Amino acid sequence: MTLKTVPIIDLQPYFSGTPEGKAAVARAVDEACRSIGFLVITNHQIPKELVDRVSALSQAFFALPLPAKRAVDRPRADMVRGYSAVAEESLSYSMEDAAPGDLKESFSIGPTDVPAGDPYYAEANAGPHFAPNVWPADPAFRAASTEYFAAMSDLSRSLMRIFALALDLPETWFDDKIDRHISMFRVLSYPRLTEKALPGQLRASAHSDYGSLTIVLPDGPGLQVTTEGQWVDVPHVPGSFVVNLGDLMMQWTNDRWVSTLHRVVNPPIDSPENRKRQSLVFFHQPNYDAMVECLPACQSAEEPAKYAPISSGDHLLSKFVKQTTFGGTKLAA
Ligand SMILES: O=C(O)CCC(=O)C(=O)O
Ligand SMILES: [Fe+2]
Repeated sequence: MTLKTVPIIDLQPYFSGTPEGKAAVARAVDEACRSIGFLVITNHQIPKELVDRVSALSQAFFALPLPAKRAVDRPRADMVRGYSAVAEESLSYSMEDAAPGDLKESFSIGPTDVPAGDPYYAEANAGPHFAPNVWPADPAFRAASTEYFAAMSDLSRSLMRIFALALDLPETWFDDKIDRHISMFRVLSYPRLTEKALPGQLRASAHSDYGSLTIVLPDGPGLQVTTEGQWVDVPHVPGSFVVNLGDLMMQWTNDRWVSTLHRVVNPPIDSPENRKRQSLVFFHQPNYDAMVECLPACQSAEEPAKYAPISSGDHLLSKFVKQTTFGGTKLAA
């Protein structure tokens, strides 16, 4: 059965720790992941104070004059770090369909606690995954972003544990595959529209995400997901997070779970909804050397493995290569 709406799932029974509570959350998550690939989570244990602080400092960053933001511009096409200006990226590039640039600007960071001198982080395969971050001058922005990255890493581990239970695996099955994850935290700022968008130009064009899961905190409506060929609104529930699956998790589960197309639509230009919008987006991606092999429990005689094994790092880089084929020097999220 396909869910026609995005379910809201209370994580409290999981965190309370009883076997029944954990099993009930895992069942609800399994249903959401099979049918729509999106869920909204409440009682996620991330302090409101941290979310508010990161949101406010990010708003202050995007309010700076362009040259100050350009001072922390993305260093290289293959390094998703620092600032990207409005219309420099189109998420649909990754879908082999070049579209006008998205109506958003962004600031991105990668892992913040890379130990100096550990060869794991410097190997050829580590590639640009541990590229150094570039930071604006405000030390409070750096501190809050670093704290948020750590909080999202913890929440992602809890979600991956729930995923393990939902897939009938031992609860900690994913733990050693995500303990040196190569995730990205990106703040997206969608300016208020001042002129009509180009044909086909959106705040974020239709795309699916790449990795294991994405945790989104939007500050207003606009996010839509496809289900049964229709675009539906993702409910905007203040204080909650939106979680969606990425392509890597779809592959890991041999398509039992779905990574769904989604987009952010423009508000009507002459309406009170024409406001700027900001979202905090954490793209979770397992360790670069974690092997993604279709899980045996998701295979059967009728449904043998559909994908060859691939490392998480190579899976991510393959998305980047696909994009540069289309002449984009900018990478999608
Ligand atoms: O801003 C949002 O609500 C979602 C953005 C998104 O889907 C993405 O950046 O991958
Ligand atoms: Fe997305």
